[in-house]
Amino acid sequence: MNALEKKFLSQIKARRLVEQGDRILVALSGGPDSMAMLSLFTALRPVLHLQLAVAHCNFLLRGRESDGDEDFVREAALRLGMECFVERFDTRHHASQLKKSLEETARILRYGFFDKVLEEQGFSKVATAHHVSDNAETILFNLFRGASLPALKGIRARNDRIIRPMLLLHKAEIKGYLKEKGIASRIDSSNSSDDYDRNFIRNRVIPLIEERFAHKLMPSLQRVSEQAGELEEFLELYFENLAECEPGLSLVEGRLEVGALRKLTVFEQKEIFKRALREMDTPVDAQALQKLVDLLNSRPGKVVMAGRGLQVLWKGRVLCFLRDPLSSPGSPDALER
Ligand SMILES: Nc1ncnc2c1ncn2[C@@H]1O[C@H](COP(=O)(O)OP(=O)(O)OP(=O)(O)O)[C@@H](O)[C@H]1O
Repeated sequence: MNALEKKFLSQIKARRLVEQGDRILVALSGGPDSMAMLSLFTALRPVLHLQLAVAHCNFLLRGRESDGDEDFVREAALRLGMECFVERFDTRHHASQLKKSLEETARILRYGFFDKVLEEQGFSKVATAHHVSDNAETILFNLFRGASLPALKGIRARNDRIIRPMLLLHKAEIKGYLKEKGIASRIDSSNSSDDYDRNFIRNRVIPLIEERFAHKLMPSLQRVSEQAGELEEFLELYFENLAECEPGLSLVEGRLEVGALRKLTVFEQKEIFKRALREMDTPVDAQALQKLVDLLNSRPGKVVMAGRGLQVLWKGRVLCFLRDPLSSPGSPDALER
């Protein structure tokens, strides 16, 4: 094994992302990062007794280039003797049905496809090749679109059956590895266009910040990301315990107890409200949370609107969360890639 393969192995072990004998689906776009990941996993295959296969989505968005990517991925899998699962999507059609951007639609289709292959083919995990810069982009993207603290954790190394084993690797290391191994990859021409917000952040914003604050941005965002992740873990545990000690703080039949809420700090009240809004399939935003905190300082009989037709009424000793029957709840946008 070469230096990067050893580093990859030790990071996987430290984060317990892969176990001996795992059946892993490698999400392969054909781009440099996922081609490097395919090679890294192949090097680990005998050490960890892994079974590997490849999954590729053809989003049919770039004409011949998309078909070229598909052929390239199929050949790469064939060369390594791996099974290759491919699906083609009419992404534009799905985007207009979902009323989402092409980028967001592709993301939804991609993870849906991975789930299907995992389920049908009995794989234990799917690995994507997100690395340090992808995480930095995601954190900045979330920040610019008005996310709150937890979204600053960026991309998680593990989310159920999705693993991101390259999350601590830098682009320069990946490039060096590809060169050393003579691994070819495809260039996605849409990555250089600044039409997509993410590309704009990658191609314009990050280089500008790095020009001024050399080598400061990535480590800082990495630290923020880790701290936000740790804070979230701590808060989950804290609020689980709090709800066990004080049942009035869990939303039961759409109700929370005013007396229990009023004993808490504003921070705690907002965290309880966030959980209640999520249970009611209502997007959490700072304005709605402030309205609910203000409601606690008003009087019984008062009502506030908490978004997407959700009314919250102070009735006697409880706050009642009531969905307006004419409005439909929506799923909040995912903040992770
Ligand atoms: N069309 C696809 N089919 C399968 N997996 C994909 C596809 N597009 C992206 N992925 C997975 O998601 C990861 C992140 O996606 P992103 O769009 O940032 O990558 P990319 O720029 O297309 O290519 P790469 O990361 O391979 O250099 C990829 O590294 C890959 O593991």
